[in-house]
Amino acid sequence: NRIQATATQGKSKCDPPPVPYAIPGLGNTLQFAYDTEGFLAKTLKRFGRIPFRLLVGLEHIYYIPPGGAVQAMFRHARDLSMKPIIVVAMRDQFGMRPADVAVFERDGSGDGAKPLDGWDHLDPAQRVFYHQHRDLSVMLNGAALEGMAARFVANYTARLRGTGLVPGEGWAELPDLCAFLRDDMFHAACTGLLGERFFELCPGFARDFWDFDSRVLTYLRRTPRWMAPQAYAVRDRLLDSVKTWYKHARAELDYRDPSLADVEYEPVWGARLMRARAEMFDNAGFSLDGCASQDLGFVWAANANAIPVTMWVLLNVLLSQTLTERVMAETAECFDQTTGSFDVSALCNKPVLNGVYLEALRYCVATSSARHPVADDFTLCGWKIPRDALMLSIAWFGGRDAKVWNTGHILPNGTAEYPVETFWAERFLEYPDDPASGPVRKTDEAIYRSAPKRSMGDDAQRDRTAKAIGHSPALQGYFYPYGGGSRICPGRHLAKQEILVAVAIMLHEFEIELMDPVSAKKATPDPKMFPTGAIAPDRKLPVRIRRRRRGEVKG
Ligand code: HEM
Repeated sequence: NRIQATATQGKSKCDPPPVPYAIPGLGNTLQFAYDTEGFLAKTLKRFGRIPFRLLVGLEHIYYIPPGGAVQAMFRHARDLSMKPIIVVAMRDQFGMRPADVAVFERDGSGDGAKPLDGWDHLDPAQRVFYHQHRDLSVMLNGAALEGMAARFVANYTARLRGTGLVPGEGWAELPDLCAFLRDDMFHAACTGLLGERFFELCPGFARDFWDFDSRVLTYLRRTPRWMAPQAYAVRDRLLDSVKTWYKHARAELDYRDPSLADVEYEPVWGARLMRARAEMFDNAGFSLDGCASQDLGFVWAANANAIPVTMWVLLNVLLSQTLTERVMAETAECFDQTTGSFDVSALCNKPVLNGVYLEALRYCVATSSARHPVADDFTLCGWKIPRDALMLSIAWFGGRDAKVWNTGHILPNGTAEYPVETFWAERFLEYPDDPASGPVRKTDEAIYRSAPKRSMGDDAQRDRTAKAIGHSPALQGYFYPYGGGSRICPGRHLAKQEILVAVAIMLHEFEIELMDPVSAKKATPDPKMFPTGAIAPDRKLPVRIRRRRRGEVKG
């Protein structure tokens, strides 16, 4: 009742209510840091749709719940900044040194083309947020995006065809499907971004990268170096590797060379985006160490989410024989026998594969969107949020709001067929002949009580009538794995293409059998990794695998 009363007052500009805690000095710190998922789920249930305030360390965090509040946060881009959170990520996660952090600190001009009020005086070269934002939006879209996706297809196919882990003929046993997928995808994606010399220069990078990724919470909790020497040693090695690549690229090729202006990719710097970033970092005054922290951050953003999402798509396709056949059938239509490769844009329109991809995002993504008000009198849906305070929202909870999502038919015992905590490959698919289909829960409960209304016909025929619905007004504020507003993930189109292509290539190159399907079915996102982004399965997935003969799958 007290919360309800506060909510009403909220309409007249009230402070978001605090979340009670037992020990005054500690506030909500321990629960937030060590039981983030359980604690936030419980607190969201208690506070409903209103923002609430946590005391973590000595700072307040304003948690923004799914629904209208998140939508409002994404809409208010001009009044909200990501600067403080970027500084924290650069310093704590990517080991940026104080002199380079200062380059970020001195830029308060915002990320729009026009500097924020009072910031016209800043040297345009030092507008690092604006330049980064612009370069990422331009160079992860359009022709540059097409080139990156095509390179990924070529690189990933070549890696799988050349892998020594699966012999020419016959079955091989692999201890973990995720590791197999992860290593080649990472190699293919990084080569497409950083150029084909990268792994020659930095042979240990992939191994160190996933070790680093598994320790992200150690860095973000600001664990002292003496308590986690290995975690920091791994990070140091990664930063050294990126510096080695930088030094080599600088020595080999001048990024200002006018003949490179329209070249989307060359082997030394890799994608044009990497040259643009190097130039921008130099102009702004970052040191070589600073460049390395920035680009380690970029490589992490580009892989640490996309690859776990791919694991969930592939696992769930493999868990069902029918689904494997349906995905094989629709992807075969996108396979060009003459080039031996996939048509990426055709793949991106295939409903079943898209539906599984969207469900994987909903199911495993726990990315954070963080913003800070840049004005003194900022309000969000009537709630006062102080200047510079941290507003935080984690995509996971909107994706698991049982009031919003379709959970399938109601079983005779009264429970939902596919609760939000489970992976339902067809959740996002809308079939014209099935009113109970589609991702959004409909108000008329009777729809879910009656037997499925499906016309007869084979799966492939029926799938052609389906649509994968990733955007709908009812999902706004509940489905935001890529964040939202003007700071929405700039790599989302590339991510989708890589994920769909990787699954299609795996299925067409290999026959894969899960060796312990019972255990594989029980896999869940590893709770220890919450909320570090897309979360990989909590267990190893041993498989038997063998190459398909060329021409076995017809296009
Ligand atoms: C499934 C895969 C991915 C997910 C779930 C994801 C999610 C996100 C989210 C939630 C944000 C923050 C947005 C916000 O605050 O509202 C973000 C930012 C970012 N993402 Fe992604 N991302 C993915 C893949 C990628 C890829 C493939 C790239 C690059 C090739 C990329 C590059 C970035 C960058 C550079 C930022 C920071 C942008 C900025 O500073 O404004 N992401 N991503």
